[in-house]
Amino acid sequence: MYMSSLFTAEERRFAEAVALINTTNPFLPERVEGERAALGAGFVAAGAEWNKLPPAEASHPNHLRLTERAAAVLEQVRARWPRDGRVAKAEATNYEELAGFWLYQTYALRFDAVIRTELSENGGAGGMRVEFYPAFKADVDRLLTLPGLALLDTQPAPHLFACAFQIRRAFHHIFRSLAGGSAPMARLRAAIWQSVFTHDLKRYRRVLHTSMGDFATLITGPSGTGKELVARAIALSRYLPFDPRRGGFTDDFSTAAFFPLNLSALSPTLIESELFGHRRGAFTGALADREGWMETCPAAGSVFLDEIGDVETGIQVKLLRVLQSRTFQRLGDTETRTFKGKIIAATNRDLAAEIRAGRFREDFYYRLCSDLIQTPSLRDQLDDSPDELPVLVGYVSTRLLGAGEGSAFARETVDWIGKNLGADYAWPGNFRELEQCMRNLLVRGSYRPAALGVGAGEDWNTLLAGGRLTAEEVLRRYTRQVHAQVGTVEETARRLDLDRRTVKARL
Ligand SMILES: Nc1ncnc2c1ncn2[C@@H]1O[C@H](COP(=O)(O)OP(=O)(O)OP(=O)(O)O)[C@@H](O)[C@H]1O
Repeated sequence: MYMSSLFTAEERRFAEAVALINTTNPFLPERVEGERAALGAGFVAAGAEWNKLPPAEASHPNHLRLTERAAAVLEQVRARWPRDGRVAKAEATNYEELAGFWLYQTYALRFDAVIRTELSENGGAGGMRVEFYPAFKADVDRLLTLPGLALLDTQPAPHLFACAFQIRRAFHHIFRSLAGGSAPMARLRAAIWQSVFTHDLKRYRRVLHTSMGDFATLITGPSGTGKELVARAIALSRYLPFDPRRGGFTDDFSTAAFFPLNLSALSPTLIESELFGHRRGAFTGALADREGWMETCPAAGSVFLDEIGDVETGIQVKLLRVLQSRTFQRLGDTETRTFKGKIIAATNRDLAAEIRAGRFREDFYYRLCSDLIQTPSLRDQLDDSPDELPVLVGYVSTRLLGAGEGSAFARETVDWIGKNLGADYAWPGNFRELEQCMRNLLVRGSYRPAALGVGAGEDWNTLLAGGRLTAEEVLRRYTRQVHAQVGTVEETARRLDLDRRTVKARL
């Protein structure tokens, strides 16, 4: 018989609640409920909303309380630990979960400092020494070197360190680069988190951390809703192994890991050359051999294919090959090369319709969509939570003007929008339009919402009847009006019988 008195009933309840917290998506309300369950009467409600995080420099009082309690329980349980290691598996697992939680919380703020320094001073150049690894390793040895534990889920210290660092980076990139606290935005953050760690963090830590690059991610959503930000957040949150001998992470973790390419802006030859590289003489102007991004991108990096719905079928076939076998060739070359990174793609097109119309290959679509993320429109966010407007305006305002001046300008902006556009304004250009509106207000003191075809106080019909618009203005306004109605560049182009580039230019 195994001993079963390692934990008191109260300690076991606490450990089980912490185990749930460890695996709950931090961007879902369940996470805070887990904290409430673990702390009981000690839970601090203020500032514990699931869609808000404390500033980087501080931990929420609940986290501090949970960490303190975890330390105390770990201490007690270790004192009772049997020398022969005969411990019931469930109890050993509870102990490991508590230890994992304590380690993560204890080092979280130090990881945050590394992220800030690395991003601001080093531009993410990687290889930076992390001075506190020896302390982390000593804590891992102290907590997890117990008879009977090695048989369980216990993982080596460098891997635990790498996972904790990855979780902090994911927090940083997912939370801080995307503004907004509405339920649709919270769902988006939760979906990004899942895209990075899957829904099962334990399995991820055991095996999947090295193979997430094999899963392509497809981001869909209307124009201006932050699809590129989502792609960047996923790319910059990937697993980076820690090398204990060097005392640093093996790869870059900032800009160098993200290779974006807008497929609608380039000709097919240029796209191929940018992605796959070329051999000298492969086409006019190919003066020297060139490495493409598929080749440059390291294993921990991601190539972002923006506007994937616009790419012609010949390139779709080549990309399909990359997704299926990770192989490609430079233009004009026969040598087969290997892609090591991850593919992230985005589009605002309706790909199902594109497949029906024969413009998008079905086999390519199915390789792309193993992980699908949808970005919500600004209107959906405001419908869910009208109080979001001041929050988002405040975010943009601070970025434009800094904290002090920014808050005054934010108030003026919210007032102006209320009076001139109204609470129901559709925001057809989404977040990008909000940014544009605010820049206009800053420079000119007013904003003309082009998509409606009217400026504040002006009526499109009056302008037309009075013959006050140039032909180009009529076309531009009409294009924007149709775009506001149909939502995508492609559909607008179809309705107006124009090519996409002309529509884009008018928008
Ligand atoms: N949730 C958000 N938080 C902060 N900024 C945002 C958010 N959503 C969009 N933005 C900003 O709006 C602008 C457009 O974002 P982005 O280019 O990522 O959109 P997109 O969906 O990729 O658009 P498109 O389909 O036209 O390429 C950028 O300046 C971006 O920083």
